[in-house]
Parts: sequence; C-alpha cells; structure tokens
Amino acid sequence: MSVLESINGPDDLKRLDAGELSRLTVEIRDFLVEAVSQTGGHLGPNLGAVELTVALHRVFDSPRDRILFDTGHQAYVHKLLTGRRDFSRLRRRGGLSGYPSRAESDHDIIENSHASTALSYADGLAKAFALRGEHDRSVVAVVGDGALTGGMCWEALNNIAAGADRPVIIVVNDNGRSYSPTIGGLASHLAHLRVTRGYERALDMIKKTVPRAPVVGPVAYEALHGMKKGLKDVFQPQAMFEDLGMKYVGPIDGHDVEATEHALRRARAFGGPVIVHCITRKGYGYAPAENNEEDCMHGGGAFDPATGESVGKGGVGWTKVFAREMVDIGAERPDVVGITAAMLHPVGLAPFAEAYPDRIFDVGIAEQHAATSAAGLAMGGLHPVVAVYATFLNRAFDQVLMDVALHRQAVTFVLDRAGVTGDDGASHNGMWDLSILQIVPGMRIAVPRDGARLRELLRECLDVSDGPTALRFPKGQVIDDIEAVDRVGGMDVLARHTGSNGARVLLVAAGSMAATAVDVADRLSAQGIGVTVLDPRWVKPLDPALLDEARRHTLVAVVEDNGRVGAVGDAVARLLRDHEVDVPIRTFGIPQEFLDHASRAEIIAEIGLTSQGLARDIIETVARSGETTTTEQPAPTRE
Ligand SMILES: Cc1ncc(C[n+]2csc(CCOP(=O)(O)OP(=O)(O)O)c2C)c(N)n1
Ligand SMILES: CC(=O)[C@@H](O)[C@H](O)COP(=O)(O)O
Ligand SMILES: [Mg+2]
Repeated sequence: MSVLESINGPDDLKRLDAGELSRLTVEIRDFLVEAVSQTGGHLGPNLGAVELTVALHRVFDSPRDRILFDTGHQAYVHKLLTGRRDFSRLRRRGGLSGYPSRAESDHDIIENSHASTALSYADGLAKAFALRGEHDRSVVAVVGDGALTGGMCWEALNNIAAGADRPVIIVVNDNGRSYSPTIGGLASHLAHLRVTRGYERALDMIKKTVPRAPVVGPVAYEALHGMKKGLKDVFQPQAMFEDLGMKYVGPIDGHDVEATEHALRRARAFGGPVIVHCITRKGYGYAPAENNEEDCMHGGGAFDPATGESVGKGGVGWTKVFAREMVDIGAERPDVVGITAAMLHPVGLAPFAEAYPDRIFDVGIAEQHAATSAAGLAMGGLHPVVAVYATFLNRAFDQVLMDVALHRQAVTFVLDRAGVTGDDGASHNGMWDLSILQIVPGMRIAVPRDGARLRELLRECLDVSDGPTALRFPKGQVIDDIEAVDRVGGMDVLARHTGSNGARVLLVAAGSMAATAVDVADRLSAQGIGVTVLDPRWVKPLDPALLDEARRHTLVAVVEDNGRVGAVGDAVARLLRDHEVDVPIRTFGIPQEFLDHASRAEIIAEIGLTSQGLARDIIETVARSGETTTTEQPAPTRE
C-alpha cells in the first residue's frame, strides 16, 4: 500500500515519520503528473504546493482550523489529503472541480477563482471567530506572490495587521511567478527576501552559538541584538511587512516539510497576525514543468507525461488572431500600447511585447489598476488596449465606469474567454461583460463573429477617440469566416430565407453565435419559416437600422453567449419598445446562474444554445403565435 493510500484522515498524516513523508511527497507528485496529464489542469502550481500543503495539514486541524487557498487552482494536494482521490474526471461534469468546492468537502471554503480575495475572507473569518469566542480556531490563508500583487490583498493586510487579537496566518507561496515572472515593486521585494535565505541560517547560528539573552550580561546582549539588527537591516528588509504590524517568518524552503512545519508552528504560537514566507518552485519535481519558460505548465489541457508536450487542440485560436493583428497595428499606430494583468501570454500580447517592448505594461494581477492606468495613458495621448479575460473585467467595473467612461477616455478593452468557458467553473465563465458594459454611458461594444471581423472591429475600436470601446470573443478555436450576403446599416446580413407561410423571423446573433444562427436559419427555413440572420457587429450602441428590419419580420430572436439579464437581448427589446416597434421578441442566452463546471459543449447543449435547441424553441414560439409552421399542414386556426 502506498503512503497516500494509508492516509484516511488528517491524523494519519500527522503520524507519518520523515521517511514516510518523503515517500508521500514523491507519490503525490507522481499522482498529479499522471492524473493531470489525462484531464488537463493546473499542474505547475500544484507541484509547487506539495510540501507546503502537507505541512499545513500536519500543523492545523482542518476544517476546524480554516485553510483558505487564494485563486484555488493550487488546491489539488489539499483535495488529495482531505479524502478526494478520484481525479479521473477533474474539471469535467460530475468530477472534481479544479478549485475548492463546498459541495465536495467541508474542508473547502472559497470557490471563487478570482485572485487576491483569500486575505479578505481570512480577515472576516478571524473577526467572526474572535467575536464568537472561538479563539482556538486558526485562520490560514495561502496566497501566491502573483495574487499578492492584487489590490484587495493590501486592503485586507491593512485590516489584518490591526487585529492583534484575531490572528491570521498568511502563508505566502512565493514561486516568483504568476504565469510569467511576477512583476512590480512587491515582486522585487519578495525576490530580495528570497535571496536572503542566509538571514535565517545566520540568525540561527547566532542563537545557537551564543547562550540565550537572560544568561548573558547586558553588554553581550546588546552586542547580540546589534548583530541581529544588523542582519535584519542588511539581509532581511522585511520591514515592509513588519511596518504593517505583521510578524514576518521566513524565508522558508517551502519544499522542506520539516522546515515549513516548524515555521507554521512558530506562526501559530505567535498568536497574532503573521506572514510565513515560503519559497517554492512552480512545477517543482517535474522537469517539463520546471523548465517551461513561459508558465511552468501553469494550466492547460492534456499532455504526454513523458515529455510534458500537450496533446490535441491544434488550429488557430481567437487569441492568436488578436495577437497577430495587434503586432500589425503596432507597426501602424505608435500610439497603441498594451496592458496585461499578469497574463501576457494567455491574452495574446506576448508577440506585441516582443515587437514593441516599450509599449507593453504588465501591471500584475491588478485589473482595477490596469483600467485606471489605461485612462491615464489615454489622457497622455496614447490608445491603450487592456487585454483581460472577460470574467476578470468584473473586478474593474467601477474603474471602467468612472475612471475611463466618465472621462470619455479612448481605452479599448479586449475580453478573451468571453461566454461559456466551462471547465474552470462558475467564476470563470465570461458571462457578465455584455450586461455590465451595457450600463456604461459612452461605452461601445464590438462582438466579432469570426477572425476577419475580429481584425476589422479591433481596428474600428482603435479608431474611436472619444470614449471607451470593448471587444469580446470566446475561448478556443476561431470559426471559419462567415461572409455577409448583404448589409443593413452597419450590420451584416448572413442569411435570408423567404418562407412559405406567414412567419418571418429576424435572428440577431451576437458575435460567435453567428455560426449557430446560420444553422438555425437552415432548420427554420426547412419548416417553411422565413428567416433573416443579422450580425450587428456592434451591440452597443445598436444600429437604428435594426428597427426597420424588425418591422419587416413577425418575430425577433436574439442569441448571445452571455448571461441573459441586461445584455444584448434586453437592449434590443428596449430599442424596439422605445420606438414602439410592436414585434414580439425572444432572447436566448446563458441562464443568470452560477454554472457547475463541465465542458463548454456540454453546457451550451444543456442551456439550449445549440442550433437544434434554438430552432426547436423558435419553431415552438412561431407555432404559439399562430403563424403556420410547416408547408404540409396549416397551423390549426384559433377556435
Ligand atoms: C482577478 C484575476 N485575474 C487573473 C486571474 C488569472 N490567474 C489565475 S492563476 C494566476 C497566477 C497566480 O499567481 P500566484 O498567485 O503567484 O499563484 P501560483 O500560480 O504562482 O501558485 C492568474 C493571473 C485570476 N484567477 N484572477
Ligand atoms: C486559474 C486561472 O484563472 C486560469 O489559469 C484559468 O485556468 C484560465 O485558463 P485558460 O487560459 O485555459 O482559459
Ligand atoms: Mg506565484
């Protein structure tokens, strides 16, 4: 039996001796590589958190003690040690989530995969335990060096530091990277701390060679204290944390279970807010990950465990189309600059950065700062492109609204992973942007249906100089270009079928739903229903030509890969209503719910956004409206 199999609960883990612990970490690494190679997932971050997580569960008593994971992508080891061993369906429908999940275990508490939140949760939990008199419960937050570049962390640290009577143990899992090496002043501070490993050893050496202070005279004590202070000033500038009122322990080798345990026990015994600075390596123990320059196999799909090479998923993604066009634009537009929030490669700005190294800004995991800094760049005469995943724009809503739009600054937000993403769970679906941006005065939103329109609309965004623009596209492979058969105002007509019965449907497809809409049109046409497929290209503001087009139809149907509430469908309905165009309208989109993890295809089918599902719903709607639906028999006349 393997050591891992012998662990049926935290107490079993605590009983292991050094040799068994060493075997356990090897088994866990082998397990992770094998399992994640099949399903895909966050291999690099989890390989870096093996010893750290083992030490955490040996020192603390989860779930009575709460162990929080910031972002949560590095919690696979935590799951293994809390009884979840079937990773065969990791991130797949019915399988383990790729992040902590309250439905899976009461050892899990944070499900939101948006970074930089754990310290705020920890502050709240610690206050609750203190108020409830539960002083024996520890609150431990594991936060990465990347997540620490997020502003919320510093808001939380400001509060945690004030809570001497409600200790929070902050474990900084410092591997020096987000995807790429972490940037900024904090990162260089942590880097400085990292290189002062000698400080702890030098300090220990002093403590061991000189008897403890009480037995030495005042002169010797002063000399010892002076040496320690000298060491601190020279080696250990952790003043930043201690000036905040936080005790600092470290830097610790986060791959040494014993050392990490010792530091965690010291931290727990301290009884006040304390930072335990653990130095780890992303991908540790698996050479293809450790040596992966781009992101240490941070995330991604299935791969060959022997080489780390990804398997499957060829073709050109939407992101690559954006990346290439940005390089071309960069040559033509010296005013265009790029901003990323610690995701240079994932959002496709790496080629632009390579071509124009002075015109790219990685601000860390700091979307709020990205948006307002972009407003500053625009005020300074440049045109910034802020590239983020759609779901992470939520974090910067007020900055988009008040710092950019109120000032009518020409900032372009490029939102990748818009729509259902699926396997990263509820907090990663890009299903909010078309709703939240609809209410931003002066914001213009472009939704390309294919690669050609992405290139076109990106340039149109960059030609807007009197306010913000946003452009969004989904995760995955870009679809084949769909050429228009006609144009109405600024909108593309993708298909027109005359019907053989009174029904005429205007099918408005936002962005990448166009391909589905064209297929829906074929299905409707086969039922004798007339249909026009319209790609608005811009969904804010809507083109007034939509009004006359709607008047020529008996039903308007709007389909979008966004939450239904307050998005394109609602905007079209409001436009028709405001102009008294009395044509019935149906809106199709993502239900306004938090969706469990599954593949994008599974979710799209489940929520009825396939061409079969949409056609069925529209045909039923037409039938209910009394228009005949088939050429064979007329619809039953109303009695
Ligand atoms: C608000 C937000 N922006 C971006 C991301 C995407 N993201 C996921 S993990 C990650 C890097 C996290 O780095 P770090 O906190 O150091 O953890 P590590 O992966 O190094 O263990 C980023 C940027 C996110 N999850 N949340
Ligand atoms: C944890 C995190 O926020 C990302 O790493 C997320 O997994 C998105 O991954 P993709 O880039 O594969 O969409
Ligand atoms: Mg990191």
